[in-house]
Parts: sequence; C-alpha cells; structure tokens
Amino acid sequence: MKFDHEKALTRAEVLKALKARWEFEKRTERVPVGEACGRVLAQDCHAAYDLPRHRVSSFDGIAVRAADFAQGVPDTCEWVRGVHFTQADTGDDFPDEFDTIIAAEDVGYDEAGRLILNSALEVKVGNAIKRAGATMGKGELLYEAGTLLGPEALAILAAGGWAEVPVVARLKVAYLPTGTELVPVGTVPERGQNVQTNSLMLGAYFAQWGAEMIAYDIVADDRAALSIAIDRALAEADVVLVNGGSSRGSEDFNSELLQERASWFSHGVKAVPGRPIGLAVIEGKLAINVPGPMIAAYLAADWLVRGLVCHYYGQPMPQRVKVPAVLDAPLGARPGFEHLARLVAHDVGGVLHAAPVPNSATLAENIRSVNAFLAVPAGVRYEAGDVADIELLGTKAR
Ligand SMILES: Nc1nc2c(c(=O)[nH]1)N[C@H]1C(S)=C(S)[C@@H](COP(=O)(O)OP(=O)(O)OC[C@H]3O[C@@H](n4cnc5c(N)ncnc54)[C@H](O)[C@@H]3O)O[C@H]1N2
Ligand code: MOO
Repeated sequence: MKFDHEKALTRAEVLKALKARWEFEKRTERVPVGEACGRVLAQDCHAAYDLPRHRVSSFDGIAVRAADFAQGVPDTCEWVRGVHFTQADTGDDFPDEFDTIIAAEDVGYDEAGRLILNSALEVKVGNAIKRAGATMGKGELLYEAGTLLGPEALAILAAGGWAEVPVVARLKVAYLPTGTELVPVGTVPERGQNVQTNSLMLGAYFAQWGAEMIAYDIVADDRAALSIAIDRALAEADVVLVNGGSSRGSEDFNSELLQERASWFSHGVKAVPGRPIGLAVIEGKLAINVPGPMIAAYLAADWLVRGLVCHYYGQPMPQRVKVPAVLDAPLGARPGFEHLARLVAHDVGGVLHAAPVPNSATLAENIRSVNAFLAVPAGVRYEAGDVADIELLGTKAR
C-alpha cells in the first residue's frame, strides 16, 4: 500500500490520535492476592480490621505490671511465672493484667530458675508495646484504585483482609502474524521461508507490561483469509496487531484491509525504523499493522503498544534511566523523521561511549549487543564525538 511520507504523523501525534478515539471498556476481575503482582487495582481497598487486633509485645521479653516497679526494681526471687510476669515475645499477645514489657536482654534466671532483673531498669507503662491498629487501622485506605501493585502491596492487602483482590482485567492484544513465507517455530525454513518469531518476543513483552496476547496462527498473504482473520481478531480483542504486509509489497494487503473497516486511519509514522505502520480505529477498537521486520516490530511495540497499555491501565509510561554518552558515529534520520537509534554503549576508561551496531552485523549480533537507545528528534543530527543523553535498556553497559 502506498503512503505519503508528508501525511505521516509523529509518534506523539499517533499516540494522541489513537488514545482520543479508543473506546475501551475497563473490565474488573478478582484474583487471588498472591497472583496480583503487576496488576492494577480496580477499586480502593481499605483494611477490614485493626491489626494487630489487640496490643502486642514489640520485643522478645516478659510482660510485667509497671506498678510493681513504682519504687524501683522489686525483689523478684519469689515471682511466679504466669502470676507476676509472663513470657511475651515479639508480636505476642499477653493477658490484660500486664501493661509493659521488659526486653529479654534485661532478664535472667538463677540456677533455681528464679527471675533476676537488671537492677538499673526503669520500667514504665507501655514499654515495647505495639498498639492495636499500629500495623493498619480498621478502615484505613491501603491502596487506591489505579495503583499498580508490587510485591509489598500483596502483603499489605492480604494483611488487611483481601484474600482476593479486585483488579483491572488484562488488556487483550490479538497478534496476527501474516506472510506466506512464514513457518511456525520448530519448522526448518525452506528456501523463501522465514520462521515466525515476532510473536515470541512481543508476547513476552506484553506479559511484562501486563497485557495478554492472543496469538493467532500464521495467515498467508491472501486477501480473503486475512480479511476473515482480522474480523475474528477484532471480535476477540481490545487491540489487534496485524504483523507484516505493512509496506509496498505486491502482497501487502493488511493496511488496506484495516483502512476499509476504519472510522479513522493513518499510514506511516515519522520515525525510523518502523515507518510503514498502519493505524486504524475500527468501531472504537484499535488495529495496528505492525511492520514485519523484527526491529521495526520491537520498536512499534515499545513506543506504541506499550504507550497504549499504559493508557488503558491509567499508568504513566515508564521512563528509562538516561545517562550522557559520547557518540562514536553520526546519528540522525532523513529530514522530517525521528531516528530511533538502538545503540551499543560501553565504558571507555570511565567514560560511556555509544554507537549503532555496524550494518555488517547479523540481526542476531545486533539484538545481542544493543543495550541503549536514543530517539534523535527530527531535524537533529549528531556527529561523532557529540555527547547525548542515551537511555539504558536495562542490560549492563559493556
Ligand atoms: N519498496 C519499498 N520496500 C520497503 C519499504 C519501502 O518504503 N519501499 N519499506 C521497508 C520498511 S522500512 C519496512 S519496516 C518493511 C515493512 O515490511 P512489511 O511490514 O511489509 O513486512 P513483510 O514484507 O511482510 O516482512 C518483512 C520481513 O519481516 C519478516 N517477518 C514478517 N513477520 C514476521 C514475524 N511474525 N516473525 C518473524 N519475521 C517476520 C518477513 O519474513 C520479512 O523477512 O518493508 C521494507 N520494504
Ligand atoms: O522500518 Mo523498516 O526497515 O525501517 O524496519
């Protein structure tokens, strides 16, 4: 499908246009609290009760009556466990007749098992006692709707009585690999064939971002078959990704098929790699024709699908750590286009340097070595030796 570079939108314009037109329904489901890490809370969650339910000791030690210490440390030779004092270790409840704790470090016993206390002790009511509700008070707001739950949140919610947690249902992203040349993983490709692998990479990313991928079987470059598959995917998912057939090949039908169904359609983004992307809004759902090549598919997922996932969950797009690096090669795209530069960053005598992978490298080598990213704005060109703030992709700089 032909497209006009001048009409292509910037990445920011694409995100804005799609978010403005996307009509998604945020479904809610309840999941066991142990499975809620990484999920987004669908409603405010309050503590169901005070915890601890009643005051407890906050030290390993013994519970005593402070009144017995009004004149200083008493003679405890005749003290009877359970009558004059009782064991009360950290987190332990103890009978209400006792009102203070003496830490184990200040407590001893003689050969006859009689209690001996440090004579310098000052004992007041309420020493080393954790009040009722100190962990959480009944009705306390534990987490607000919209919170992205992390490991600690699971523990706090569970402590507050939430054995099951109401969360936003996972965004469903249908992934449709298309191309007559594609064969499934496990098949040795013949001449003219290629292994369908983007679904593995994208599915793993979507899982990290909290979206569920519905992976479809490979669809050949056949208009009728593609049309049926696209309609099926649109019925099943919130977002449909049609991978491949996005450009100008004689069998690149996908963007056309999306445009036919769309209330809004745009082809192409002013960013490379990944420029020939098809963007459609179909009955309030989003359908994206993601370019086939692995790096273009990765980039589209990273800036666009991730942005949409964050929008669905009401979360900000996570920002990567940026650090200054000396560029060892020029960077910048043709006029009007952003350059989404994937870089290899490495330390040279305490100074971070970065450069793109040489064109001569295999794709495998490229993927293995890239550990940084720089979005060079349209109209900007960096020369070798310039310093730029690069984003670290989370792998160790080498
Ligand atoms: N004459 C032109 N040719 C191309 C242009 C252009 O402007 N003029 N743009 C190039 C750019 S940039 C890109 S990006 C690609 C876009 O390609 P398509 O989206 O049409 O993808 P296909 O042609 O179907 O496949 C390309 C390549 O990727 C492999 N592929 C596809 N899907 C998968 C998958 N699921 N897993 C693994 N690999 C996949 C496919 O086998 C091909 O090798 O067009 C350029 N051409
Ligand atoms: O978008 Mo393409 O070749 O630039 O991957």
